Amino acid sequence: MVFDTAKGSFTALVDVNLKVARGEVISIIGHSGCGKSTLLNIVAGLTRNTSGVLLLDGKEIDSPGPDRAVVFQNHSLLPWLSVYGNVKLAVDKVLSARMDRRQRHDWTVHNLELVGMGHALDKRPHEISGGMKQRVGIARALAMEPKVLLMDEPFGALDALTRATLQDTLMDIQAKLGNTVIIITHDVDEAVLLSDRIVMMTNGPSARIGEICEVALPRPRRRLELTENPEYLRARGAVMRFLYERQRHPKAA
Ligand SMILES: Nc1ncnc2c1ncn2[C@@H]1O[C@H](COP(=O)(O)OP(=O)(O)OP(=O)(O)O)[C@@H](O)[C@H]1O
Repeated sequence: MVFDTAKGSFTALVDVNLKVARGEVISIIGHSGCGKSTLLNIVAGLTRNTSGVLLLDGKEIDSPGPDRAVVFQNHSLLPWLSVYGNVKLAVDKVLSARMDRRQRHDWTVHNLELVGMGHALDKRPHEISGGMKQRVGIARALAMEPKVLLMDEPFGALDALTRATLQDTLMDIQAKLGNTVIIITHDVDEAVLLSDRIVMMTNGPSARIGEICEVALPRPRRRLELTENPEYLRARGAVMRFLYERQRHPKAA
């Protein structure tokens, strides 16, 4: 991925080669500015890659589509619509051909219940907490039945306790639905807890995939049981060493 900038061309990513299996949870971790969001935006079709190719189920993807839903760090809910309205809008847009009005209503409510927001259907975004807004964003993404759920630091703006609850919600939903998830995070524990594999990016410019760490922990994963689990500690140590030894922050280096 090369960007044209006022100061000339800027190579953000090189040689990114990654296969994600259906139902796999992948996290992407790396220091600030290494190109995580750029990579996710390319997969989402929001940024057009300057070379290389992306395949989803064997078909090339080069523009946004309902097969890839994105959850951003700062919720992107429409403030004038209710919780219900925000999800319904997406459901109407994507599923009208397949579902009648009643089914779309039921599907909207179902997805909000799935994330624990069934009690707040009529609330507006300003009336609910940050964690609740992220829940609605996740419901909206899930309701579109994407092949891949793309999450750009979805819990980054939340306090630690709310973040933990939402991580658990995501794991429960993923266990139920088998979603394929690509999640960007800065949080090593979050990466180990959630992922089947952790993709570690080298520092930019010209960032690439430095290492990939497999997390061989059985599911369901319970955070309290993991704190002294040898595999948890191994994976955590591997990511920490990558980030703070081999890829020290550019400023520190
Ligand atoms: N549209 C653009 N034009 C020029 N350069 C860009 C553009 N978008 C991103 N970049 C550059 O590409 C690099 C990667 O940016 P990106 O936002 O993907 O990093 P990141 O790893 O997601 O960072 P953070 O963790 O801080 O969110 C940065 O140096 C950034 O300045």
